[in-house]
Amino acid sequence: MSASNIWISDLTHYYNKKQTSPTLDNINLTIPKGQLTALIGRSGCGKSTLLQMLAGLLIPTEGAVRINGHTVYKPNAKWNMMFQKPSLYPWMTVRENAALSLVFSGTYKGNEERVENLLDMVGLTEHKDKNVQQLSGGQQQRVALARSLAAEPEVLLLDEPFSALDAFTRAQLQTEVAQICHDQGITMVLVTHDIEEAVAMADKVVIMNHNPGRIVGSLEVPVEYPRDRSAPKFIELKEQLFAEFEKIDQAKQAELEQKAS
Ligand SMILES: Nc1ncnc2c1ncn2[C@@H]1O[C@H](COP(=O)(O)OP(=O)(O)OP(=O)(O)O)[C@@H](O)[C@H]1O
Repeated sequence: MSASNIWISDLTHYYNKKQTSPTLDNINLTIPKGQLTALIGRSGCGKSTLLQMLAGLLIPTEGAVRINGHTVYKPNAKWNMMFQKPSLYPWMTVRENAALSLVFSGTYKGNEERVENLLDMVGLTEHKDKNVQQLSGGQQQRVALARSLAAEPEVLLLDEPFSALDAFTRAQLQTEVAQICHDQGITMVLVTHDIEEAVAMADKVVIMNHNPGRIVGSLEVPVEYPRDRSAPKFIELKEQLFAEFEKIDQAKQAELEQKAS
């Protein structure tokens, strides 16, 4: 499977003409093939807006997103999105849900084994014939992951996909998804509020600021998978990211106070 490079160049976005400052302001970012980049920032800084632009669901007012050199202007089956809620078909079984993209593209016949293998890979071997409503939230998110992987995506866009799960399931899925997607060479972008999640999963964490939404910092996470969260390096990186985040936040607060006075 060939992964994709993503280029975001001079991207600015206004949701409407009355806005005094843009939702996203002059975003420039390159996301390398087969790597996971996390976008982290306070609520409202434009993370989901940017992700929707990578998915081709929203077109920027200025600038562009390019994937493998092609400008993104509409959704593509090779660029898959995973949301907080897995949006499965409740009347179907686990297998049927996982096979959906292949059924829709008319390629399920002959690829049944791929779906079986993916369900094994995400730990759903015993649940394949169950109705998805019989599964827990974490298991449903695993079905959504298998469904995404069945389409052999080049890019996987993750919008806070684990935030509705309990802490234990969340940590387990963070580790597994990062590992599985790396093994398959998929380029990933993760939107999160969670510093630990970013350090657990990402090769690079990009920090965004709000009003206007800008990239204001970044941190490389040069740690092998699976990552040991109790390792000194992991804790150090988490603290470093937290400190960077706090510094940026305080500067923003001071700027807002100065504007108000
Ligand atoms: N469809 C829309 N029309 C107008 N404004 C919007 C729309 N969607 C989002 N916004 C605004 O754009 C800004 C950025 O929203 P966005 O959802 O991208 O932020 P976010 O960083 O993902 O936030 P959160 O972490 O809370 O999900 C917010 O001020 C939001 O109110």
